[in-house]
Amino acid sequence: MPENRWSRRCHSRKPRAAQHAGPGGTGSGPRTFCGEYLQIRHTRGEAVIASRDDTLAYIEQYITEDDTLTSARELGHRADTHPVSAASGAALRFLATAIDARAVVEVGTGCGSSGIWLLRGMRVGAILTSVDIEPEYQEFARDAYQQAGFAANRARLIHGRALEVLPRLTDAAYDMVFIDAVKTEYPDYLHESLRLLRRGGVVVFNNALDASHMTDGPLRVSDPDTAAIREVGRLVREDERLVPLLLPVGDGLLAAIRTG
Ligand SMILES: C[S@@+](CC[C@H](N)C(=O)[O-])C[C@H]1O[C@@H](n2cnc3c(N)ncnc32)[C@H](O)[C@@H]1O
Repeated sequence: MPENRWSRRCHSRKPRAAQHAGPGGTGSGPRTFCGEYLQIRHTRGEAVIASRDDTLAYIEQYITEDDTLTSARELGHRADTHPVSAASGAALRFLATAIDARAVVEVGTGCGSSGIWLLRGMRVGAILTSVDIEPEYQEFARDAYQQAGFAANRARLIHGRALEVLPRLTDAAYDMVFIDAVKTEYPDYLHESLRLLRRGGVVVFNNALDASHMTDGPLRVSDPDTAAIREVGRLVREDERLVPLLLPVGDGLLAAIRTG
């Protein structure tokens, strides 16, 4: 590939639904994720997507949500529960699949988006234990899991405050813990997660790069959510039992494998 050659691929900051034919979608000809073309620069044989925003937009649209997930997302938006993004969901599904998860704890059920992604990655018959303080959201989530084809016994929905529920769950009995609830409690959730996870298990925090919390630099560090998110980032990075990874999907996923 010649150096600095530019080719034209699909690109638009304003995706046009009618023209959408993403890599996970249908359509003939070259795979595109929107109606226009994206400049891709070829440098020493590598294709480099021109802008960071375009890259992130491409990642979010690389795997598309089906009707069930779209419905759960719409419900979540109406209830203001901030469902996980498609790319974050795909990452959760990927991780659950990679570790062949049999038992997963979720903190923050919402209206079921993240739960569906997790269940789709978990082994057949595996159980999702999901905690939320709002029983109404959990009823929506229960319906969403059913619509996604999961038997009722695949999800154990526990109503309550996470920091009261988590201590009641069994030590080292879980393959994965997904955290998506109160930001100021993130460091406490980490503490509980390390107790709940088996060796080789994975903890994942949502909103690890939440722009509203991270982009203003030290000026905003007095914000309690920002401070807690940064604190959990530090704790995860410095804990010798953990192998950390920060993923720029959605509002950011901070993942770590428990090795000891
Ligand atoms: C960001 S939403 C979760 C979204 C969900 N993971 C999804 O993808 O659809 C956060 C959830 O945490 C719940 N929540 C808030 N405080 C909580 C607490 N102390 N314990 C447990 N859940 C809590 C809220 O009711 C809300 O449903």
